[in-house]
Amino acid sequence: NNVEVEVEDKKLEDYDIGKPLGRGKFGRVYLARTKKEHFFVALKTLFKEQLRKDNMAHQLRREIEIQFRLQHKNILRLYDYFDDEHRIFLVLEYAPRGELYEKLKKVGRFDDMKAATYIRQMIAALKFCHENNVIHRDIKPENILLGYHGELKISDFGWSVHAPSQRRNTMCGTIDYLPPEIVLRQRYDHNVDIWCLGVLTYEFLCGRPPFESADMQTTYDHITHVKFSYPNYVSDLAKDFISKLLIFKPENRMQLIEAEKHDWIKQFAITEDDVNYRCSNCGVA
Ligand SMILES: CC(=O)NC[C@@H]1CCN(c2c(Cl)cnc3[nH]c(-c4cn(C)nc4C)nc23)C1
Repeated sequence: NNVEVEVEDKKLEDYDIGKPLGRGKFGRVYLARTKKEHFFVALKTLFKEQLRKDNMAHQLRREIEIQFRLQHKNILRLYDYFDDEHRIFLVLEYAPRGELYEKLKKVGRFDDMKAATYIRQMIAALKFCHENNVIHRDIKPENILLGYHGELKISDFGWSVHAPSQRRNTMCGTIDYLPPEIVLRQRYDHNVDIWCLGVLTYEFLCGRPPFESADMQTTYDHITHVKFSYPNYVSDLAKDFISKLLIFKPENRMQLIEAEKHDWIKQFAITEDDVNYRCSNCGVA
């Protein structure tokens, strides 16, 4: 006899909707809670009409299939999705400590310990993406959220693709993070994320991205000539780490398995077991 497994499909009435958390690119995000389990989520609403107009339906489908499949502690989970007549709803993991971008703007720049601790988690997330043949392509502080313990969560897979690929959609937002091969519209692979890791590390330590300038053309030129300099407060180890990522030829960039063993990470990044060890020692935990 066939046992009917009743998998209850979640729908809007299963949630209490709370305050707006902010706007993603194509809709608003609300804090929400499941009525039954009182489980907090971030409910991202996207308007079908808007998606159709901006020809972004295929991009959303890719975001859903990628984020639904990639389950890692440093990648914001997509738990579920459903739709009604006018809207599509993504049930995302709620990151209680908000956007990393806000933290960076508030303090200006991070010291080696803070920056290396975040970059070590970013390396873990990117390694996992690349092992699953996914390139994120849009690594920047705006797309990073912070979990309950301040752990890093990359979100917004709207631009991620299966490697290797050729970008089709026009870019929106900043070009500061674009690697030369995308600026020059060449074929590219997972090494685009390695370049972005370099740009992200620089921005964590300096409070601004390395190629930033007043106008786009100058930024383009700085990127394609890898033209940037370090403020004098950047440590030698950090400079060595960044300069092995911001390399023009993708195949010459340091790979993630080398990056996680680099002295800058080894010396400055705090790992979970460091935290547990310290807590167990201070007698509080
Ligand atoms: C990185 C990103 O995707 N930002 C766009 C959306 C805005 C809120 N989104 C959240 C998403 Cl998708 C998930 N969790 C979040 N937590 C917060 C948040 C928490 N605090 C205290 N403040 C905020 C803000 N926001 C979210 C994502």
